[in-house]
Amino acid sequence: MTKPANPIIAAIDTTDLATAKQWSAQLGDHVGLLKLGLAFYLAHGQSGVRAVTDRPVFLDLKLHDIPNTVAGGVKAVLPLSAAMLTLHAGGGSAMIAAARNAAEAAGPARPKLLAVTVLTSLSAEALAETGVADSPAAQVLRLARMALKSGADGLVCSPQEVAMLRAEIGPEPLLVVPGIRPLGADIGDQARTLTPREAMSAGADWLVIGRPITGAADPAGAAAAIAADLATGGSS
Ligand SMILES: O=C(O)c1cc(=O)[nH]c(=O)n1[C@@H]1O[C@H](COP(=O)(O)O)[C@@H](O)[C@H]1O
Repeated sequence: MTKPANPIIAAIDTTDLATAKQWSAQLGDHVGLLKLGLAFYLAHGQSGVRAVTDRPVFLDLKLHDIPNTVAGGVKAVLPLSAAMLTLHAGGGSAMIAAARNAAEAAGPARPKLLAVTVLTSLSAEALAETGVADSPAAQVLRLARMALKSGADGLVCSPQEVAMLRAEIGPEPLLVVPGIRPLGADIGDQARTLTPREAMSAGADWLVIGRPITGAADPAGAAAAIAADLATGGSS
């Protein structure tokens, strides 16, 4: 896949429809894609997505259930013609294969299926609490290989695993990367972070950025500054 001209995905994390519409209008020209996530979707559903933008969105629902249920979920959102749709790699190979099979019904314009590996909010210690004693990087690689073999088009991982993944899985699979923090930005609930430039240099295709943009006094200015920095090879 060719690299996007603007690799920033703005995470529209709000349940307020007016705020989502406002961010969409402000950010549309400064980012490559808008992401609508679980909170917004639970509050406003498909009509809400359509009200926010008429462009294809990244629908971040992180589906995770038995294969039949996930396939039903994928089918249910196909009318939105989303560009990307997430599901948890931890749901296993049969679940991912069922999702891919369901998505195929939309033809070549189907949403790209992105398998979320290890959430960027999990530290090594938090991952160990879930019963995984391996490092986040080892677990990300294990899930990545399984997900790609099962029909995922790409992966969601932290910026700290991007270089390792690129070396292991090659240039083709999409790497969509949250946990992005410009220098000096609040880390918040994220655990495995890097700067926009570090993530792109490591081999990310897309950067998912929420609060550093939407929490800024001037969201459009914040997005434009990150995009300009990436385009000119700055240091943040
Ligand atoms: O699938 C995602 O987009 C995702 C996966 C992950 O491991 N970590 C993660 O933060 N995200 C999403 O990326 C966005 C990050 O937002 P900020 O932390 O505000 O930049 C949120 O919408 C999260 O739901």
